[in-house]
Amino acid sequence: MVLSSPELKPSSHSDYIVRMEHITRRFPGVIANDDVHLYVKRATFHALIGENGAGKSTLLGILYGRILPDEGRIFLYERDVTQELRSPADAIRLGIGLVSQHHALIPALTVLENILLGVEPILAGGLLAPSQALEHIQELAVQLGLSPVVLKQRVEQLSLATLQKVEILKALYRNAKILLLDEPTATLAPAEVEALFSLLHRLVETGTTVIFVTHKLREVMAHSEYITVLRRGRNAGDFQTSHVQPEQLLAAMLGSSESDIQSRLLSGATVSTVTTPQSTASDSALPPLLKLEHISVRNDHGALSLQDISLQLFPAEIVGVAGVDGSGQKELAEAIVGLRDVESGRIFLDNEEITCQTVASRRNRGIAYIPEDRHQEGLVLDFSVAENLLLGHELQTQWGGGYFLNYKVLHQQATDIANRYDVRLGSQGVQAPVRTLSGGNQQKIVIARALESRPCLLIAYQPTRGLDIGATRFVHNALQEAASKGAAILLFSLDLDEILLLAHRIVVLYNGHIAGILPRSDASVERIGHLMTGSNT
Ligand SMILES: Nc1ncnc2c1ncn2[C@@H]1O[C@H](COP(=O)(O)OP(=O)(O)OP(=O)(O)O)[C@@H](O)[C@H]1O
Repeated sequence: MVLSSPELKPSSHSDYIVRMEHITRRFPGVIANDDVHLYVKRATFHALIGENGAGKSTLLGILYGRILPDEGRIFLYERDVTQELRSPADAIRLGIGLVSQHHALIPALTVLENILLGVEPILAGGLLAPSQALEHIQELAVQLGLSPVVLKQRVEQLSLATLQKVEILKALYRNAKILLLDEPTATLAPAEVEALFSLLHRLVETGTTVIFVTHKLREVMAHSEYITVLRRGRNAGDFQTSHVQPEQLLAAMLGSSESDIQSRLLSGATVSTVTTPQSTASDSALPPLLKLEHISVRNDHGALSLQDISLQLFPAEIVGVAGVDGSGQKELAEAIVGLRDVESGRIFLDNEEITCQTVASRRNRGIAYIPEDRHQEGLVLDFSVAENLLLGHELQTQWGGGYFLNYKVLHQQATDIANRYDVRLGSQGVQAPVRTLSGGNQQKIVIARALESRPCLLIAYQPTRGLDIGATRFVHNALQEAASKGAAILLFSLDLDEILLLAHRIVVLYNGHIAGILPRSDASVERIGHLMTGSNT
């Protein structure tokens, strides 16, 4: 059921804990939110969905006081708080907590220190007196399924799944009654996703209101009660989940007619147009492109987190790497691209040893990298879109080469690439700083740069994280096309469906070891799942 205009207008405002009305927010050349509304009922699970760049993060940012609206009013519990909500500190005071995609915890501090940061209880003598606070935090930790031991650990030692819980704990400790989550499951493995949702459901049962942004319709259908769809900065529908079909949501998000979407769904196109991978060069007599011989790698804390890995990758082959987050995936990817030294073992590319080569020389030999953290490793946020597309490839002759860049050619080519990858740009075009792009569009820049360098070997770390359905399909096709032209691809993903869709072979990591290598024909979610958890059946 679409709660279209008449029904949407609440008969009694008291139904709604959050009421955002006529919200408009402009950025140079873009209207991120154009006369948008958001109505959220108390103690419900509310999904906010839409394509990359639709305006979701902006709307959450406004509700969290991080972004000020140009126009519009915000009501919490029927009270107009528009003038009070001018910063995240105001939002916290008003009972709103945010769990963002890029967690905002300080790595070198313990979990407890992070939670108390800014709200430290002070003793008369000026000393911190966390004992009472500690009791309360411990209680919350237990409710969230966090071991009390975690409180004393440093944030940098924790997995992303645990960090999510810590962020939630931090918000609850600050008395958040309205919890905003921006793509909370993007970095979680399937079992962790289920655990997070059952935790959120428990919170909703006890009166917390959850508003979450996601690109995964399956999650929306399984967990939300209400859905607001944005499309290109405007409202595109409000739905009650029990009365809507995924096809209707897709139609609202993409703006196509429902029948068109239906037929695309039926033809399987919305999942992906790629065909199930079967045999590859690994079955033939071709020499391997990448050869890892008994490599062991240390993690950031000096522990051996990857041990004795031997693996071959053949041209035109996509090999998926599955594993619970933190099983050694990051170390493996970084060792191959040269960002991390190997402790022992050797790496060969095309029969030449590259174990000690620099990142740049490996890149020049045709290794491209789509890193996990696009903010830290993938982009220079204050550089323009065009400059970011060029990063690492400054010497390519079509852009002038050498010391002097031909900006006219660069901008032309960057515009062409941005169009092909459907990067949504504002009026500044490719000269806009990358910082001003939506998260999904930033990710498209990282992918475009890697694929446009025509690599012989692509290390793709969660390449579709944060991408909408259309962009995900596009990237899947692009990876398959690159492989069909001869590139070898090592695809790290927490999404087993994605791995099963694309990979010819699947390597499962468990605790820094290879727990198994399965040809696609022998692989299933269950088999991979068993290997991921160390049960070798
Ligand atoms: N600080 C900014 N400066 C300029 N433009 C911005 C800024 N923040 C967002 N925008 C623009 O506003 C639009 C909406 O962006 P927003 O991040 O809200 O989208 P989104 O729906 O969250 O997308 P995604 O799913 O990719 O994260 C985009 O066109 C984006 O480029």
